[in-house]
Amino acid sequence: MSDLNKLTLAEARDLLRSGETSSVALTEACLGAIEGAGALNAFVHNTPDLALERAGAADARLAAGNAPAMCGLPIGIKDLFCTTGVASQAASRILDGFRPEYDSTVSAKLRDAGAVMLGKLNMDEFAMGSSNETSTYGNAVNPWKVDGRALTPGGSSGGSAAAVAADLCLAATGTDTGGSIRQPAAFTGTVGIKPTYGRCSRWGIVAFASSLDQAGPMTKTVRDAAIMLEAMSGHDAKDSTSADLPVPDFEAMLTGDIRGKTIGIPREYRIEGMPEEIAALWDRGADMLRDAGAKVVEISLPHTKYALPAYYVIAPAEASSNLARYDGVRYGHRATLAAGDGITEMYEKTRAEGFGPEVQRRVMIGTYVLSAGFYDAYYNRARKVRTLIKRDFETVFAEGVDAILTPATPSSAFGLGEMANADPVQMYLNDVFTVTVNLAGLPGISVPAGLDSKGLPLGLQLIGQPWDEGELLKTAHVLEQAAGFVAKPSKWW
Ligand SMILES: NC(=O)C[C@H](N)C(=O)O
Repeated sequence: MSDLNKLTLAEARDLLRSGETSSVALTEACLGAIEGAGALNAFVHNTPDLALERAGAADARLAAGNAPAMCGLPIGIKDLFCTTGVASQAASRILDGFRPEYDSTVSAKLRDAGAVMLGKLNMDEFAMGSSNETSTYGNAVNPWKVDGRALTPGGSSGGSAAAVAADLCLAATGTDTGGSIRQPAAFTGTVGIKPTYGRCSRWGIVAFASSLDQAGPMTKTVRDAAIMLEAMSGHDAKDSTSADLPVPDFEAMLTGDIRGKTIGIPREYRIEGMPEEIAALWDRGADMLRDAGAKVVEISLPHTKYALPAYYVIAPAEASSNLARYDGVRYGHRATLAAGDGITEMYEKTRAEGFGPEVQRRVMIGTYVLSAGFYDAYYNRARKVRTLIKRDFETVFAEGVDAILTPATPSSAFGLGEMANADPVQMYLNDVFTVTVNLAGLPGISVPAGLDSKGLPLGLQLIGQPWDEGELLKTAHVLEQAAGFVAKPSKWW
């Protein structure tokens, strides 16, 4: 069978179970696709030998009839996840040469579920960015193109999104601190879910902002997101914020029946300057859910406008503290020193060379907002705003809203280079619809819902109640089926 790399996880799983294909064949198809896609710069560390070895082992398990949930399915792993013996650099020069001696809990869970890792995926440095342009490997490129213009796949999980959209792998892991799964999913016509904070263990994932970071799957369909999220989820004693809750069978919850659900449309998300096409898509999404039997109501989340500023205080504050460990001593890059240089020069030179400009900017902002004279004015105030944002959501959920529908992004994919040199706040504005979800710790999913007038994918976001990923996926599945998004980028790479 040709084009095995184009299958969804669910399709490939069924073919593996019925013996119509093998994991080795699937893996070879993906490795071939990766080899031909250098122009996308999505995979940055390839592990073909390891992949074929694991695929062979998966085939043996399938033949023996004891195959776990994702047995034999080839996937990509974001460079932020530690993977034993395989470069895990967070797309940063400072982690040059770092090969962990352990797997992150999520990558270990996926391996235990039988998934086959093809290699590591490009991203923004330390997950800081919305375009992939802060990566030390150079940016990944969106497989979608208009008028010959190279577009961003979004960020920070842009390599994951590009790889899934271009069928280089069946699915990939991402992480989302302020939108890093959902925005690239929206820009590439793929599905991305950020689970409730605490659903997936953060252990072994390079930390950016620990109170916001969450891992999640990036897939071709909502069904695949359900399959992969289940494999990634679960309590982990090594992460004190990981929730000790049962993980439901998410796929079994995709019943297609959302009759009687209440969907909220938050007034405050109708921001000034929202492109007409995005507003129209949002309205169409609401109609689709209404037609499926849901009740659609307007709601208010009054503190929404403070979310971006609060995020861009809290995330850099936590980053400045997390990134203090990269000091040139323990692992990774160390600058070459001049005669007479002492420990201070070693730190300064190493960090100046090892971190890119966006990471340095955030470390400086973070250090500033945490400093004695400014702590109350910035960091403490942002934390209070965060509580108010969380309460906004709690209030509407208590009033009977089951899920909230919003656009995923304020635009479709933009051109590479278009925003990189502009005022950094322009780039931060990409996160306007996504950061509230991280600040409140809620699950959110982006579903491909249509094309804009340029022919580029647009996503709609559904936000759910905490620990309610099953119901959220059910609603997202209905939206996906109603939107009927089947477009694929035409191959130019
Ligand atoms: N990490 C993320 O979720 C991306 C967000 N745009 C940021 O730069 O912080």
